[in-house]
Amino acid sequence: MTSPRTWALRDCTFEVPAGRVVALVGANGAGKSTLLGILGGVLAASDGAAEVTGRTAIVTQERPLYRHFSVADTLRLGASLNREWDQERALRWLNRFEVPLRRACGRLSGGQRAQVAIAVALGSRPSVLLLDEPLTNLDPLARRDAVRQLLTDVADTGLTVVLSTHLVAELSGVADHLVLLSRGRLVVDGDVDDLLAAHVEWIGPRADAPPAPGEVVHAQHTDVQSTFLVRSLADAAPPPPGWLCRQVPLEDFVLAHLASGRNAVADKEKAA
Ligand SMILES: Nc1ncnc2c1ncn2[C@@H]1O[C@H](COP(=O)(O)OP(=O)(O)OP(=O)(O)O)[C@@H](O)[C@H]1O
Repeated sequence: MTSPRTWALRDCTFEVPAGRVVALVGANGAGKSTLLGILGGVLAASDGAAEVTGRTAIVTQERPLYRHFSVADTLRLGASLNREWDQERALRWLNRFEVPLRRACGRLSGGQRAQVAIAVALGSRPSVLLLDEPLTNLDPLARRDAVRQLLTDVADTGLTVVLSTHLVAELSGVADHLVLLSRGRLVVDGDVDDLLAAHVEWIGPRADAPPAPGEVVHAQHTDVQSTFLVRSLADAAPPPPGWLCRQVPLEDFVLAHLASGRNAVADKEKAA
């Protein structure tokens, strides 16, 4: 929350089972960093509460590192500040991404600084790793490797990862739980497979409504074609002529919900 009049987060209640990779998605200013800060214990909620089982480690967008400390010194600092410390795990991460241990943090690239911050976070042996867009600065190959390595950690150690990201095209096969915020409100929360199974996308000739029942989450029209994302629990009937009914890809699902969340919250604010 930012002031009694401006809420950074509200109506935001959800639960995530341990050992999942949670994608936290939302437009700029949606409240992702605020939520991660509260979960990580670096921000106090002025109302409501967050409960996390086990220790958290948070990697923020700022990645505060001492400029004059070498990477190795930074790990030594991590070891002295944390009650539990896994030096081998931190070193493994840095070696994997060829981060020079003797170089001062102030002379590292943005991506390398992100890797140091992640290594320190992993060294502290968290149960829940909170990542506030730290992968954005990594090159595509390093990003893919980092994600794969994190998924291995999730499988091997039961680590839970909450990852805030704008890279929705890269979520498929990574996130198994989705939390979507719009202007500080929770608009989607659930298991990715369940969410996708409960929606279909209708594509067909320009129309005001889809050709089958269901709650329209988002509609998009050109002069000749309409696309509807529909929440539908019924088995889809065979599509009428000219219509295509398909399972929606995760990226399209997220983008449609972002757009509909923006419209719904704007309507709510107008009505208030
Ligand atoms: N220190 C602060 N003081 C006042 N308002 C703030 C502060 N930090 C964030 N906010 C406001 O709180 C809201 C949520 O911000 P937050 O940083 O959590 O969003 P975000 O989803 O992480 O955005 P982004 O994708 O741009 O990083 C925004 O309206 C923002 O302007």
